Amino acid sequence: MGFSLQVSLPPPPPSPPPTATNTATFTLIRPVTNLRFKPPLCASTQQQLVVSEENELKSINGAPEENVPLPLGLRRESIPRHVAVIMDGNRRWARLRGLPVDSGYEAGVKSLRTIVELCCKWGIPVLTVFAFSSDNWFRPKVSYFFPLKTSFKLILTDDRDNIRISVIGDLSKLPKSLVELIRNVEETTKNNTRFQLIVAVSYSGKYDLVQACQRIAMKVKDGVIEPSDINESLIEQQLETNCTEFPYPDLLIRTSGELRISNFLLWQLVYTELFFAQSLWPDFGEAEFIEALRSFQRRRRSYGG
Ligand SMILES: CC(C)=CCC/C(C)=C/CC/C(C)=C/COP(=O)(O)OP(=O)(O)O
Repeated sequence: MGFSLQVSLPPPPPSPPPTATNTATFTLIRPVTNLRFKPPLCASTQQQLVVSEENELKSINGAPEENVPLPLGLRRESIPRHVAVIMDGNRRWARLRGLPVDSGYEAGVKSLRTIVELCCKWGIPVLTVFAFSSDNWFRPKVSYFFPLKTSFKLILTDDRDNIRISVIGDLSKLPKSLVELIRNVEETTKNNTRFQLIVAVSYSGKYDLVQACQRIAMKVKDGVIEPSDINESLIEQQLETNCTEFPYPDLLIRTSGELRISNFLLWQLVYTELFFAQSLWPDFGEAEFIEALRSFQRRRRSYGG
């Protein structure tokens, strides 16, 4: 399948040669990173860890660009590992300018590219974006599929960027050509480790829980498990966010002043910090992202405790 590669990120820095310290750090931190239910690191929990978040991130991705200083006021040790975004306000942005709706989506994709580049630069390993809610199927399809397909083509990265793209959602409802494009993107980027972009398409939190229940019911029906085996861990494993090592976002950003979750990652947002920005998504850039991260780093997270 032919498509143009539009994003050009700076190449990742070469991995430093292993040192005694690095080796020791790796050995120490693996148990922490392998625990899927370990709460994400934050200001309130980092003191409990044996090693710093900075070292942990290095071992996971080899990614944070150590030579790139973080913006003033941001601390590397509590940079979120997973940020989720509801990119709201694209159509309003276009209407305000008297432009066609597609211009709003095009501008929205540019914002997404900016945020992807910043995540790579600042060492945020996972970003999940809500690109199309399954609740939006009633919207006119003609005005939606064009931007969705174009968006994928625009966001495709040069393989040297080492970015993995995963798609979650009910693809059975999408046109065949879009599904082929998505599968191709996932396949060609699946071994990339620097950063993971998860795109939620035809997705909703309720859909994800229903499909997880169906999978579990099949296991019971096939005699693989007993109903009493069903627990939180098993459910988490069946959710579509199982495609990432960090299924629970640390921070959710929603733009355009709307104060709702709108059926996004319902299970996964259980202890996520929420940030609501006034900007419409196409206006959400570096300054706004820094503000969201600063707000996140000021929070004291309790995880229900
Ligand atoms: C890689 C990929 C597929 C990227 C998608 C990029 C992108 C900007 C998607 C828009 C997602 C969306 C439905 C936003 C809601 O705003 P809205 O459009 O409903 O606008 P409104 O809130 O002003 O009505």
